[in-house]
Amino acid sequence: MHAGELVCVLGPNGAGKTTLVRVASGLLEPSAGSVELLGVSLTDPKRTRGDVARNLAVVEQMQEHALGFSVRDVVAMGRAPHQGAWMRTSEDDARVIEDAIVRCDLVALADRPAHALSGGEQKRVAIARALAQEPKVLLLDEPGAFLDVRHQMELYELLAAEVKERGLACLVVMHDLNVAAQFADRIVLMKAGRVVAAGSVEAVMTWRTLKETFDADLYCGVNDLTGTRFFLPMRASTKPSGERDG
Ligand SMILES: Nc1ncnc2c1ncn2[C@@H]1O[C@H](COP(=O)(O)OP(=O)(O)OP(=O)(O)O)[C@@H](O)[C@H]1O
Repeated sequence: MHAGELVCVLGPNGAGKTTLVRVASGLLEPSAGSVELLGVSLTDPKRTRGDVARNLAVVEQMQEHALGFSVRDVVAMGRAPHQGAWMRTSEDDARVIEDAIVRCDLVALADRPAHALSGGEQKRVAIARALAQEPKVLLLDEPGAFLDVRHQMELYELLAAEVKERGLACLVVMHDLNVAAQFADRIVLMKAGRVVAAGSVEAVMTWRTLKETFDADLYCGVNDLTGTRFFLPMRASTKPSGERDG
């Protein structure tokens, strides 16, 4: 992944997308190969947990916030890697925390207990905590799951802005082909633990490659308003007569 790049990883259930995120974030050891963060291996003895946490944030698929913490408390936890042993919140920390709360549309919820929020709201809290971490690399596993359509689009607008304005390197595992086609700088398609194809939306999100990846027939069109590709699933009885790209 490169700075200033939004990479969307797509593939059928069980393809290995979550495994990829867990390996890339150091939660799982790779059976082969290695993971480098800013040019240094994650397993390099010189690396400390704090050093990794200052540069890499992960939003996992399932979010359950511990009892007894408000939304603001949880978002503030994202600052921990930047704080000294006394964990004192500096003015800069407070500004970053409030900024993440605003950017994730959590102002009205900031004093509520985080564990008692809806699934989508808890997801936004986890994303705000990851942003408060001010990482250089952000990995998100299905961040749009549980989000309503407005919050889903706002989330991807926010990620795209972080990528462009702050040079974040962002990898998102997702299932929504249409959202991926609108936001991704690079698409990675996975199947059975392997990368089937990787490249631009135009190069990778074709009828043939998507059929090979998902074993599903999709109508592939181009949105007149935006010029971006869109995809409609078709019933098995609707036999495609051939390539339908664009
Ligand atoms: N802890 C584990 N131990 C053994 N096998 C696992 C473990 N976690 C996942 N797997 C297997 O590895 C494969 C890839 O799983 P993974 O969760 O990475 O898929 P995914 O692409 O994220 O799927 P989904 O879209 O359903 O979330 C699956 O066959 C899964 O059953």
